[in-house]
Amino acid sequence: MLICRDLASLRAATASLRAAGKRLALVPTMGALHDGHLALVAAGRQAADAVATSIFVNPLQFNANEDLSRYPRDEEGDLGKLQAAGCDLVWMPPVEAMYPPGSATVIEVAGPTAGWEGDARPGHFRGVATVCCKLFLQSQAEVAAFGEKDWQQLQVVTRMATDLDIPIRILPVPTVREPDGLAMSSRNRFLSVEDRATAPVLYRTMTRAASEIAAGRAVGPALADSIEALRDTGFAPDYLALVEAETLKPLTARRPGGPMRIIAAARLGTVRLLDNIPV
Ligand SMILES: Nc1ncnc2c1ncn2[C@@H]1O[C@H](COP(=O)(O)OP(=O)(O)OP(=O)(O)O)[C@@H](O)[C@H]1O
Ligand SMILES: CC(C)(CO)[C@@H](O)C(=O)[O-]
Ligand code: BAL
Repeated sequence: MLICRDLASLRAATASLRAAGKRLALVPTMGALHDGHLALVAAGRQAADAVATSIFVNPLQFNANEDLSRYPRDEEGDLGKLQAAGCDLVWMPPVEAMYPPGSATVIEVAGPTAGWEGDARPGHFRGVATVCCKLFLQSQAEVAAFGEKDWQQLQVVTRMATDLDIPIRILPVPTVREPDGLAMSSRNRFLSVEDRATAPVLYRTMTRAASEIAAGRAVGPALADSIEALRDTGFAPDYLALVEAETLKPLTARRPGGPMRIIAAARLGTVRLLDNIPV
């Protein structure tokens, strides 16, 4: 497994893959890898001939009040897991290589950035879109795998690649869950023992709301009851909503045609949990 820490060596490595006729899949991550990330690597291996994983904790997507400095890092553990998963190349640039002094260009996506995480984390999607655009251009991968766990991010990145005519296919990968239903996330490690026991209630509550709505219950009361149930269990919900799957526009009634999603964000102690499921 090749490890590249500067752009020149990444370009040399991807050029030799292309020269050998190999198609490259990219898996963008911020490290502290778990089985959710490894599912993206497996999906990348299925979709292409070689897989590159990027590990970069992107300062541009954290705002001033957020957890950049305490974001979990585990370089040694990550490299061991990637090697075992059959990853071919790891791109782990230092911040100065990604954003050299004088960097002044950002990518601003409208549409699916509106609301939800866009409201909760001002500037977040500008940082995500900018770094993903750079990663796509740096790697010149043909496929990039993204987890459905970050549903709004997946829609934003797909929109950006389409709008900028970047020749890359965005490959959505289903959310990997713990046996009790909790979506895997690097931040789960910060849950207290008690909060970890409560955490799966988020998925259970969303699942119940989804089946009620699918069975014809009015959307408003189903969502309101779910938010109340989360509060009663000790969550501080930011939102729990029914949306159009691709645009993230809120729905107050079932959509006659086209996919719908329940999306939610809720704090438990200091940890903000995100999840979403289809309806
Ligand atoms: N449980 C999961 N199942 C599938 N994909 C996942 C899962 N968790 C993360 N991913 C995907 O892995 C990629 C990298 O995500 P990231 O490094 O932010 O991990 P994370 O566990 O989501 O961390 P965080 O705690 O910051 O949310 C993203 O495309 C994300 O959607
Ligand atoms: C896509 C990503 C790697 C961009 O920094 C990040 O937002 C993440 O880990 O989901
Ligand atoms: N998983 C999305 C990246 C972030 O929380 O900043």
